[in-house]
Amino acid sequence: MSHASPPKPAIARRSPALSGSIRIPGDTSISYRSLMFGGLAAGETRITGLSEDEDVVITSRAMQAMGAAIRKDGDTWIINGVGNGCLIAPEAPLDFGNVGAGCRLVMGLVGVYDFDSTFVGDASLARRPRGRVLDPLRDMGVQVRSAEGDRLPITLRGPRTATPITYRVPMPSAQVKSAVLLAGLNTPGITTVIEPATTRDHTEKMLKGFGADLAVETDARGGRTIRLEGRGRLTGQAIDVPGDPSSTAFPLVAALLVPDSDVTIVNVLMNPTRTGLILTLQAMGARIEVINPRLAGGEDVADLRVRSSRLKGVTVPEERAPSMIDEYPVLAVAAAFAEGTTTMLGLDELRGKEPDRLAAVAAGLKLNGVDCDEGHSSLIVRGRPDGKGLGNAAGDAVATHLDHRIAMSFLVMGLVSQHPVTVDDTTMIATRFPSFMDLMTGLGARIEPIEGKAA
Ligand SMILES: O=C(O)C1=C[C@@H](OP(=O)(O)O)[C@@H](O)[C@H](O)C1
Ligand SMILES: C=C(OP(=O)(O)O)C(=O)O
Repeated sequence: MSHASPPKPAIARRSPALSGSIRIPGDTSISYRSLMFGGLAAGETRITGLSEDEDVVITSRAMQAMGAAIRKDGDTWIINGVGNGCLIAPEAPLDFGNVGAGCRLVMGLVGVYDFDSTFVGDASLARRPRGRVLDPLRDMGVQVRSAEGDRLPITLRGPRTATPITYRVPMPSAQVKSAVLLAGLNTPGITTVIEPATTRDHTEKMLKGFGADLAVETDARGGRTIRLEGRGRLTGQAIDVPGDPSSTAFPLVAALLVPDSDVTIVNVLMNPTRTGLILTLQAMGARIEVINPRLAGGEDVADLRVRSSRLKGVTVPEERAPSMIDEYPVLAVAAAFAEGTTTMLGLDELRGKEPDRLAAVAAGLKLNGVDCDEGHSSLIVRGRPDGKGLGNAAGDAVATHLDHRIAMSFLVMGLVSQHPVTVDDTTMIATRFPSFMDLMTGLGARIEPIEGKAA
């Protein structure tokens, strides 16, 4: 796989107790939606707590290329949006780097406009087919020109007037749901999206906050129907972005696993569509105390006190997958140190990530001595609470495939395994979760770059 910059391997070693209080950067899903909706809405949007990783830099560049004015004043991002329906044609291709979700959402947002928009990305992004988003856009009248098999680079051109559709999302995917709804914003009439299971609901909640005419109905089996009236007025908002629960997962699991640890993580988003990992870890016996639960800007938020715990294996049901989809790699690491067997079901969606995350996790576990079985859509991990024999004494590196969550999960593993754990690259941690290394080492984690070694 080609790299924009040379890979930077790193090693994690058994660490002393982790302690301290940390604040995690803003939730990335809410961050890039804040920029998109702020860039689209008429008037001023002010955002605090925005994550400043690649997701956000890339999304803000894309929105600027389509007419939004975005600047930063101290800690506040100030956006003057174009008004719904008034994006302008980007002059150059929109480069989404390593950010799959931002790419899919912006395809929905601008794809229905009556001009060309071109999307490019890094090697990891270019490998995955975009059909799941392009199919409903085609139904709305969008013309698609792409590399073979719906791969990047892709150019979209909307019709003069897009057709509203009723779309039943074939898989639980917040990205696909959101892309169709965003396309519906510039489509006359009602766009309806039916999702089989509830996925993260930030698009619906936030669009309502910006003034969209949007209604949600939940059925008895947890599926939902969302109706959006297109071409309505969106008005700028004030948004305070809470801490990212998916980023929280790494110090949280590290604190559970490293003996005698006591770590507090403040201001974490606790939206119920995002808390599957915490539920699962609590069922495994994790001591996670939810302190000062509160409502902030329409979202549930809390502080978490995490103390090292003896974990027991559990079965994680398929229905929980959408609320913890990005957390399976680090859950698999927790399971490697739990007593007994952990069975994770319904993991089909992990195969559609950049890269196939189920295969990447299973390969990393095996390389580090973990007894596990990779099924087509399941992962079974038999844990070793004492960490004996786990890790890789020879220094063989986990293949991260440009995936920041694979890299961070295995670095967490190395903090407790008998032998160190090496990962072949951390460059994408530096762009996707830039404060990870400092936060972790500040708590006492022994993670170091390996200078001068090509993985
Ligand atoms: O909507 C979003 O912001 C996201 C949705 C999820 O993807 P899927 O919709 O493919 O499950 C998640 O994995 C991704 O990191 C962010
Ligand atoms: C899958 C993820 O993001 P993306 O799709 O944006 O690469 C993620 O953040 O775990």
